[in-house]
Amino acid sequence: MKFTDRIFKRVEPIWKSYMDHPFIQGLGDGSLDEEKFKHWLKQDYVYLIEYARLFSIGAAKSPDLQMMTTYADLAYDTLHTEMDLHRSYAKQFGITEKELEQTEPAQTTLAYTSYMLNLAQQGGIENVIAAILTCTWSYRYIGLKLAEIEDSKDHPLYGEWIKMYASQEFSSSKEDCIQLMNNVAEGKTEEELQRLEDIVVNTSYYEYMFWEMAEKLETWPVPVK
Ligand SMILES: Cc1ncc(C[n+]2csc(CCO)c2C)c(N)n1
Repeated sequence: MKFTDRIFKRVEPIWKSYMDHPFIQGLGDGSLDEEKFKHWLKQDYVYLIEYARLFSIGAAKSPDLQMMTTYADLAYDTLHTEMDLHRSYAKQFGITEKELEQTEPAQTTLAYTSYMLNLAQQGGIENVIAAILTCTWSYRYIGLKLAEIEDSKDHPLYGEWIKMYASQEFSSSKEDCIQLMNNVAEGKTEEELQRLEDIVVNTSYYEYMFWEMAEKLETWPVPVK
């Protein structure tokens, strides 16, 4: 059994719960409140900036050229393809790129990105890929499931979101990440594998919290700005 098969077994119940989350259900049936989507969009934009940094740390820590190229390509895809989707949605909502970029991260956004960046900076390349895996893989999982819902891809607002995350392009990002995870898992002790698996479980919880943050329009408890 591949290491990622074992990981999937452990995180599947958490990922399944995403599909019952009101934010995801609203994306799928088109009933999602625009304010909630805008909140997700802005928070996700600043999240993706840190995420691209994570891929860049992966490139810097790569032991060979092939791995370095994969990480650099993933950073490129995030900064261009994925963030272009966000910029185009922002334009539709009259949100400027500067506004997007200057979004103050909510507590969940900051906690999630800080957790991943801390792991990536303190450890080796295995920490980087373990921190990244849930993000790319779970969006593909959600995208495919939402695409199965009749007419979901034709929704005037959320259709593009579903098409993007269900796309072939994102499938190859996911496959690259799965392969990177299985490559670095080779030769690791059971204790080391457990620790990596726990990172994927924690980021799976953070993904749930990110949906919850958008659904509840979460910001800091005492706004001072
Ligand atoms: C909170 C959050 N988690 C996951 C993704 C999805 N995602 C981030 S990077 C990447 C692969 C290459 O761009 C994918 C699919 C997101 N947007 N926001």
